[in-house]
Amino acid sequence: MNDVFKQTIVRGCTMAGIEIPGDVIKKYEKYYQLLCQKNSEFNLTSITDPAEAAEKHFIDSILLYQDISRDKSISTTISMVDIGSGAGFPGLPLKIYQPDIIITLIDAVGKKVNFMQQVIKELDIDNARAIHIRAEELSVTGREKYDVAVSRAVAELRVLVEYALPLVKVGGLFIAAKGPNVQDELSSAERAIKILGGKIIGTRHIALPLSHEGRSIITIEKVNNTPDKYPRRAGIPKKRPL
Ligand SMILES: C[S@@+](CC[C@H](N)C(=O)[O-])C[C@H]1O[C@@H](n2cnc3c(N)ncnc32)[C@H](O)[C@@H]1O
Repeated sequence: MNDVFKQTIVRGCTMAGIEIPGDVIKKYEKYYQLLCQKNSEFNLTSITDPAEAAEKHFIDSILLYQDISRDKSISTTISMVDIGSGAGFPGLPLKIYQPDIIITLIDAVGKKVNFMQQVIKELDIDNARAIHIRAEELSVTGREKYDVAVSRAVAELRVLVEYALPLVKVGGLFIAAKGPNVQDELSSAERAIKILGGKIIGTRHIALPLSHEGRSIITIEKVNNTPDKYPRRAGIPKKRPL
C-alpha cells in the first residue's frame, strides 16, 4: 500500500476537521490502487500522484458531505445520483465515507462505467450502481427520484442544472462542486435554475486543506417540479443552454 496516499488522507482530513475511520481509509487505498492500475490501460484521470490524488480526488469529494447532510441526520438514508462521475468522483468516496447513502453513478463513457463497476465489486460496496447513460436520458426512469444530485467538473452550471434538477425530488438538493470563481456562472444560470424548479440556497467557498486550492460548492434546492419538457434531448442542453 502507498504510505504517502494514506498519510495525506489522514493529514488532510485532520486539517479539514473530518473524522475518517480506518476501514474507510483502507477502502480508499484499494480504490486508489485500482485507479492507478486501470489508468495505465486507458485515461481515467490526469491526477495519479499519491498525495495529489488523495487530496484532489478523495478529500475533495468528501468535503461535500457537509452540504449533503445539512438537513438530514447522519443515520437517514439518502438516495443520491452523481452525474458524469468519470472514475467515480465525487460519488464513490462519499458513498464509502457514509455507507447509508444509496448511490447511482452515471457516465456517458462506457469504459469509465466499467471501472466504477469494478471498484464497487472489488470493494464489496452495497447499494451502489454505476450506469452507462447520459444524464438527459436518466430522467425517463429516474425523474424526481433522488434526494440529492451531485456533480463535479462536468459542464457549466446552466447546462448542469438541466441534467440534474429533473432527477431531484421536490425538497431535495443539487450540489455542484466548482472551482474558485463562480460568480459569472451563477449569474448566467439564474434563468435556467428558475425554469427548472430550483433555487440557489448557498455557495460555500473553501480551500483544500493542504494545497489550499480554492473550491466553491453551490447548493440548489428543488422547490418546484421541473416542467415535463426538460431535460431536452441528449446534447441539446449543452448546444443551446437555457
Ligand atoms: C471531466 S470528467 C469529470 C469526472 C468526475 N466527475 C471527476 O470530477 O473526476 C466529465 C465526465 O462527465 C461525463 N459527462 C459529460 N456530459 C455527460 C452527460 N450529459 N451525461 C453523463 N455523463 C456526462 C463525461 O463522460 C466525463 O466522464
